[in-house]
Amino acid sequence: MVGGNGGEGITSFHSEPRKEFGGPDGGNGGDGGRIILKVDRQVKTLYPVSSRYKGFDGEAGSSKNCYGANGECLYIKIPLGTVVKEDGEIVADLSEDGEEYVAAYGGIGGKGNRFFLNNDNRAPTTATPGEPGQERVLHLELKTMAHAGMVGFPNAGKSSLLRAISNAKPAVAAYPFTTLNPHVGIVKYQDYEQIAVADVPGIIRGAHRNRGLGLAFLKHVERCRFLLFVLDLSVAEPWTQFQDLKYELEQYEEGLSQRPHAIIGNKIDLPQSKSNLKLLKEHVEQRIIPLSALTGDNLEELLLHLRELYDDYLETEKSCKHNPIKW
Ligand SMILES: Nc1nc2c(ncn2[C@@H]2O[C@H](COP(=O)(O)OP(=O)(O)OP(=O)(O)O)[C@@H](O)[C@H]2O)c(=O)[nH]1
Ligand SMILES: [Mg+2]
Repeated sequence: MVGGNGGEGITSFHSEPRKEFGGPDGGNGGDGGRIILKVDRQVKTLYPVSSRYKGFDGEAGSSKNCYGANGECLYIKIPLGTVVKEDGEIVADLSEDGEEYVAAYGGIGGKGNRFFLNNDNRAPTTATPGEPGQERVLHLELKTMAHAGMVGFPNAGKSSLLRAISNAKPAVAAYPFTTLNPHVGIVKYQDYEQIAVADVPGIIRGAHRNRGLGLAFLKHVERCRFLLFVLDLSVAEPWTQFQDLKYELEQYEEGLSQRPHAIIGNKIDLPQSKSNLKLLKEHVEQRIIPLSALTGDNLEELLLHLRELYDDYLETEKSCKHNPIKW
């Protein structure tokens, strides 16, 4: 990243036949524009970010003490959760929408003749050139929370499921909001591939308006590449859970509920669950994976599907790398 150069102050040196334009009254050059990294929630990857940027230069000053215009700021949109490193050190961790970080300052504009005007020198012939913009090499990384994020109402069995499929040991209890902070567990496959799954606090209606653990929870979901909707099949009309969860995600961020996902019907071991599953299938057209985090029933189907989601994600990443969007 190179900030814009400062504009030139103007010189009073004017050889014939050039028209005098500076004289003792030349204005300062404008400062070079800054390059600013700005978090935009709509931006999901770092691929659109180019490898080199040059800020806008400031304009030269002109006669009649007219200052040159400052170079405009160059904004680079980056995704939420971008970490900026310089020489291996973290210099910024951008986790708020709209947050800004100055990646390079522009050079200071040169001083025009007017600047050097004083009682002893009524017709200064001095002016200084603009300074070059700041030059920095920054490394941008997207801090992903986990590959998969579990989304479900409190008590749906998210933590139990994470315990069942990974090495993580989050607390499990028969009351809502047992989980207050996200836990990330690693699911290991025989070919040594590892998938990170996050168990995030339970969502409730109105979460997008910050009810319950609301926004803090939704922020975690946003940092996951794909989602696992965990529904409690032992509760009547489980499809309303799915609708409500999707609604909350969508209210928080348009398109969030459309991320690649799997739908899990948990607690299939309980008496009402089988009939509820049948009804759920009538209301939701997508594939549903019924299982029991408690007894371990049908966990294999989930593990296979999780792997498919992960492999698809890797494919998409690869194709994005080959076709980066140029700004
Ligand atoms: N019968 C049965 N009970 C389950 C199953 N999965 C979880 N439970 C029980 O449901 C209750 C809630 O489980 P948790 O894993 O703590 O639920 P959670 O979704 O993490 O809840 P929060 O952290 O509050 O959002 C516990 O009493 C679990 O033992 C299951 O498959 N079958
Ligand atoms: Mg929990």
